[in-house]
Amino acid sequence: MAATVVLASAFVVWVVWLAFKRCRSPDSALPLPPGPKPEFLLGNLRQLPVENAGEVFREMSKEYGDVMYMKVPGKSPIIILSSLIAAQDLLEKRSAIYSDRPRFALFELFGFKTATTLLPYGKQLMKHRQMHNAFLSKQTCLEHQSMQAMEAQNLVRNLLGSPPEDYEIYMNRFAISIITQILLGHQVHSKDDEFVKLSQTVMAAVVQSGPPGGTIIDLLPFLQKFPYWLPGMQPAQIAYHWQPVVCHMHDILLSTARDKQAAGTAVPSYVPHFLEAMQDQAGKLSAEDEIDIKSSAVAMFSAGEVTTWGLVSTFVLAMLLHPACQKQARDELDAVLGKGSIPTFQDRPHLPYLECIYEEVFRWAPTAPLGLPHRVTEEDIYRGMRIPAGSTVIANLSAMMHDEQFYHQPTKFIPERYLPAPKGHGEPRFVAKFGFGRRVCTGQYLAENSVWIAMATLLASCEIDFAVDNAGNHIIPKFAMDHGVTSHPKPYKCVIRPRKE
Ligand code: HEM
Repeated sequence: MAATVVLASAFVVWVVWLAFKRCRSPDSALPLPPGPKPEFLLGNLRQLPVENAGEVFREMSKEYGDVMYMKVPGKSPIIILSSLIAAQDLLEKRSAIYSDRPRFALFELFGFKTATTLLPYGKQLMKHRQMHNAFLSKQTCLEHQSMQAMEAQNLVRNLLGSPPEDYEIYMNRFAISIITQILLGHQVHSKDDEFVKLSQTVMAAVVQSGPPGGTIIDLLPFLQKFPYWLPGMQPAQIAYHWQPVVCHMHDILLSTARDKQAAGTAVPSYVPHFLEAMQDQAGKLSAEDEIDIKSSAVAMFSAGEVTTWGLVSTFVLAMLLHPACQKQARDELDAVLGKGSIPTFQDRPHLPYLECIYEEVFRWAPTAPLGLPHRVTEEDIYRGMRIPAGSTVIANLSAMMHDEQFYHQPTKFIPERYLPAPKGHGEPRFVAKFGFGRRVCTGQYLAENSVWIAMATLLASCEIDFAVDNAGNHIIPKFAMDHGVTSHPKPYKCVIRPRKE
């Protein structure tokens, strides 16, 4: 009898508690954000774009609005933000709950589980970000400027001394050499450099494995436990095959630093610094610290290289397709610096038109069109809509950068748009090129300086011109981007030659 009373009371308490909880969160009755109608069993699976997702989502947002909802059965909801204001409201003003990352099952299989970019929000992420900040803060980046300027001059020398088919190699090398100097004090001198080769191999494998976060393994992570030879498991096969190379990429950063330390040739740089700073009195490094040094360094390497390379290549394409802009920027450089001078970072505030080109290259063809997805850890309400806990939140930077409300003819390359009237349209610089809130890019100051000095040095020293076909006609490339982990111009032909006197 007593037991029945206890059970009945417990039941009543439970019912009351549930009712109380419902009363406390009446918002669960609120509508979800609008989105395309889900299909039976598949949800929105077939509406998720596999190519050029930024533009496809932008088109969809015209119908469903700047906060859009999609759902694939068995997966967390996806919220796509297409306006700067919505992204700032959520990812910045409410960053306490919007700073986690969703799982990237395939990248984990590759061996990137502890890379800064993919870490969940928490202590380990904070540690990585602090480590990055010690070498990449705005202030510390001033110390890297002379190295970046030297790399920009090397870039020009390499481009002028090589056939057009090698241009991309040297733009890539420019980006890698800057990162390896910060990580290890290692300057890239040849095409056969181990870091260049590693980076190219790993990138090719990642691209080959399918759309980032959108492969069958990401959609159905339990498939990781299935044999990889089964039909449809190709992404897992690729990741598994390249796992040792990714592992080597982590190890080589540490072993190179240790070798240099042993030989007394280590120069002040990221990996040697943390190897020393984190070891105990007996010279030992904890397993945890070792993982953090390796994986924060690999994150810098992989996040910093393709993005910077992509932007330099986009700049060259933009100058090729817009010779009048190229000329105007060069005239400005000549007027401010005098012809034949090499620009320095001190010249930057005096080159407003070049600044417009810099802004427009980022906006015109975003290198990270969807940024990196965030994850919201608690249920939230925004503009009367319910954002479920655990949703993946995608900031569609491409849609924001091409928002017709702020940018007229948004897909056109028009650097003047930022100049005040009457010369321009007084359009705003896009402030979220590097993402949002507590997950904002840790390499933004380094990247800004790399891209700017590459642009300024190239314009001051070279002319970027159309290649010609056998009949002597200009080959005019179409503007088109490849969309992989990041976006990169599709291969295009051009000729880079020294400036005419
Ligand atoms: C022009 C080049 C670059 C662009 C456009 C770019 C853009 C971005 C964007 C949009 C994000 C996502 C931010 C978010 O989640 O809201 C990001 C994250 C990140 N970037 Fe960059 N980035 C560039 C260069 C670099 C460089 C040079 C480094 C390092 C040397 C770097 C390291 C990182 C890291 C580690 C993250 C992840 C931060 C985290 O998850 O907390 N990036 N970047």
